[in-house]
Amino acid sequence: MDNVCIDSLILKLHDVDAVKFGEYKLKSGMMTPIYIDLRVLVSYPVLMNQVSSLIYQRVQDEGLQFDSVCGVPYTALPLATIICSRHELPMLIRRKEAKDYGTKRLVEGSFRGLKVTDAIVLMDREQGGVEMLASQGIKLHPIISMFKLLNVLLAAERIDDQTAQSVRKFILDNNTFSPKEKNGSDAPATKKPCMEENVELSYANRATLPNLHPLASKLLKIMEEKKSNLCVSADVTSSEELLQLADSLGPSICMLKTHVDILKDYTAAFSQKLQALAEKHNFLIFEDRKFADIGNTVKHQYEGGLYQISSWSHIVNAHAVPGPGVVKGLSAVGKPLGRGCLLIAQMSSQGSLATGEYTNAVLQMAEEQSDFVIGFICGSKISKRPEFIHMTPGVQMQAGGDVLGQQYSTPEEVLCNKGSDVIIVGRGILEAPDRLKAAESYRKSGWEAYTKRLGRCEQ
Ligand SMILES: O=c1ccn([C@@H]2O[C@H](COP(=O)(O)O)[C@@H](O)[C@H]2O)c(=O)[nH]1
Repeated sequence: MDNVCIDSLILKLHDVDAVKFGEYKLKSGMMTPIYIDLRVLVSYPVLMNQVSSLIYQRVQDEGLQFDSVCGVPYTALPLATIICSRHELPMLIRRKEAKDYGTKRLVEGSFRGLKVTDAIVLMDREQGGVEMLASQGIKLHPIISMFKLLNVLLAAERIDDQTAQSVRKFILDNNTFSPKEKNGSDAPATKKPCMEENVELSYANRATLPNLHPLASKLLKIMEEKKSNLCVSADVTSSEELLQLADSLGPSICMLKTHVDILKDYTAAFSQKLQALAEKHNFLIFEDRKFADIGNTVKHQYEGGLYQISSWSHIVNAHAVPGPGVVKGLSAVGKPLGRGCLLIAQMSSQGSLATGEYTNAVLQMAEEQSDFVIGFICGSKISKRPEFIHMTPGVQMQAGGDVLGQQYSTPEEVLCNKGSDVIIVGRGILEAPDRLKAAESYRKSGWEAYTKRLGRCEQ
C-alpha cells in the first residue's frame, strides 16, 4: 500500500474513533495522551477488510515464511480470521486464560512445536515494542508509526500543533523497554532510554527532535518512508548516464552523491534535471565537493563558478583543516537556502590522517555550528547527539579494498556494529551487471542492519 492509501486509512481510523486524544490509562497503568482503540473496527466491515488486506500485503512484501497465523485476542482475532479464511492459511487461537475443564489448552488449533518468529502490528506506538520483541527473537513489522499518524492528522488539520507536540514528547519520554543489560530484567523501564544512556532512537523518532536542522529531519523522514539508508555515489563521467542512474535508482535511495567536476559535459540544464529527479523520487542531492579553503574562498566556490553548487545540492561537505572559517563561509551561502553541511571527520582511505584528536576537533567544530552542520562523513558513529547524521563511504558487500587505498566494510558492519546511519556505495553498484538489482540489495541489507541495531538497542 502506498503512502496515499496509508494517509487515507489514518484519516478513516480517526473518523471511526479508533484514534482518540485525551487522558487514557493503558493496560500497563501508564497515562497516555493518545489511545489507539482498534476494537471498533469490527463495526466497520469495509475498514476491517482494508486493514486485513494491508496486513496480508505486508506479509507478502516481506516474504515471511510461517506455518500458522495467530491473531492476538481480542482485537486481532477477527483480522486473523479474515486473512486466514481469504488466503486459506492455517490459524491458531491463543486463549487469554486456560479453561479449567476439557483439554485445558492455552492455544487452540493443530500444531507441533511453536516458535514465534514475526509479528505484524497496524500501529506502532514507537515506545519500544520493536526492541522488546527483538530481545525475544521476534521481528516486528509495523505498518503505521505513531509519528506518521501524527503528521497525517496534523496535515489534515484534525489535530493542532500543540496536541501533536505533546504526544510526540510523551512518546519520546516514555519508551517502555529497557534492555536486560541495563536493568537486569525485561521489565518496563521507569524512565525512557535516551541518548545520554546510549540507547538507539529510530530514524522516525530522530526526525521529530526539537531543534533538529530541517534538512536532517527531511532526510530522516525520507529514510524512514523509503526504508532506505542507501546513498548512491554516482561517480560517472557523463551527464546523461548520471541522470539515467538517478531516475532508475531513485526509488531505492535516500540520497544521491555527485562529483560534478568529473562530468565531461556539465551544464546548468543538467542540474535542473537532477533536481527534478530528486523531487520525483524523493531523495536528497549531496555534492561531494570536500571544500577545504578559507571562508571567503569557499563562499565563491560554493555559490559561483561553473557549477553554482549551492543552487542545486541539498548537502555539501567540508574538511575541517582550515578551522571553523570554512563552515562559516559555506554557511553564509547555504544557510539562507536551507542547505546543510557534513564535516569530514574520518576517511575510508588507507593511512588517512583524520583520526583521534583530529576527529575529536571536528566533532567540536560541528557542535559549535550545528545550525548548518548536519552530520559527518565518518567510518563509525562519533557523536552521541541523535541530531547528527553519520554517513559512511567505503562500503561493499565484501570487506576489502582497491589498489589505490580505498577500504571497504560491509553494510552490516557499518550500520549495525559501527552505528553509522547512511551507507555510501559507489562501485559496488556501478560495476554490478544489473545496477538496479544491486542497489536494491544494498538497500535491503542496509535496512536489515539498521533494524537489527535498533533491536539490539545498544551500540
Ligand atoms: O572517506 C571518504 C570520503 C569520500 N569517499 C567518496 O565515496 C565514494 C566511494 O566510492 P566507491 O566506488 O564505493 O569506493 C567516492 O565518490 C569517494 O570520493 C570515500 O570513498 N571515502
